[in-house]
Amino acid sequence: MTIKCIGCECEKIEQMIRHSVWSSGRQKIVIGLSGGIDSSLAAALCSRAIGGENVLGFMLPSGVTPEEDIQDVMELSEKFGISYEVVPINPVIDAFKQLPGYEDSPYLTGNLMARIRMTALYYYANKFSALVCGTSNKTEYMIGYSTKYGDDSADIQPLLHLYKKDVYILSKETGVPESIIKKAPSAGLYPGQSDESEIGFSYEEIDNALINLENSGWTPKSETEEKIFEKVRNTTHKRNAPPNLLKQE
Ligand SMILES: Nc1ncnc2c1ncn2[C@@H]1O[C@H](COP(=O)(O)OP(=O)(O)OC[C@H]2O[C@@H]([n+]3cccc(C(=O)O)c3)[C@H](O)[C@@H]2O)[C@@H](O)[C@H]1O
Ligand SMILES: Nc1ncnc2c1ncn2[C@@H]1O[C@H](COP(=O)(O)OP(=O)(O)OP(=O)(O)O)[C@@H](O)[C@H]1O
Ligand SMILES: [Mg+2]
Repeated sequence: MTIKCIGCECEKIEQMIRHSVWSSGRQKIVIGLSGGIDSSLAAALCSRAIGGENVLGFMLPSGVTPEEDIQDVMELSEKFGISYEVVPINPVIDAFKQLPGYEDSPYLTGNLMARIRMTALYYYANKFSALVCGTSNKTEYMIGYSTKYGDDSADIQPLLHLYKKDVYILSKETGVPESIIKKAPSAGLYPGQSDESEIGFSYEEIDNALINLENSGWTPKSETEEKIFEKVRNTTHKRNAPPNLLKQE
């Protein structure tokens, strides 16, 4: 999708958020705030849609969360009138370390952290009669760069149709603080993690490859497109319901 009118795009997303909350019979939204651009834009749009006082932001730091990210969450929340809380998840991670056979690798503990955060957000949604807002964008959704049943799980996904480049455009439009916009995207699951180094391509390369692939009916025309297409194929299971026989009953 190409954004033709930035203001209209924001309004369209805000309407979807308002409608989802209204039709759920709930009044509030719970969102995980990492200090990164995706959650900041999603929170800003939620605040514009239903009022900051109805948006409950949770910064859920682990031992590897940089202090600047907490500062950025505070700045964002104050700017958009979002109520926020900082709830460390270390005690929960430590409890999991008691599991027999626990192996503390960045990959295993990283995915565990993402699922602990999801569980905490659903706990707060139950408690405050709210919906959980997801922050996934089309770029990470298509290449499966997320933890299954972790950060990919939510009740509403206002950014799912936006490529990462569009996330930047709307973030500038809505007034997401500059320190957040300038930061290198990171899943923050282990020290020094960077999305672009882990994936092996810049977001610009991934967006371009995905757009070309969609336009060409998923026929790769370069080595980059070949590799991105492989990521899309290998993560199909993340975008579909689990294999089942329901339709054959
Ligand atoms: N064909 C198949 N059909 C059905 N299910 C299949 C499957 N293949 C794997 N699975 C299941 O999926 C699991 C693997 O998926 P998953 O657990 O997600 O793990 P995986 O995709 O291997 O790792 C997640 C990646 O996303 C990154 N991440 C995570 C969270 C946030 C962000 C961020 O940008 O902020 C990035 C993280 O750094 C890591 O590189 C397997 O253990 C298995 O349970
Ligand atoms: N420390 C954290 N506290 C609360 N939620 C978190 C935390 N870390 C990650 N999350 C949740 O997981 C989501 C996925 O992380 P991801 O890194 O893809 O997005 P982001 O941090 O918002 O943006 P960026 O791409 O700039 O890093 C976040 O948007 C947020 O909702
Ligand atoms: Mg991040």
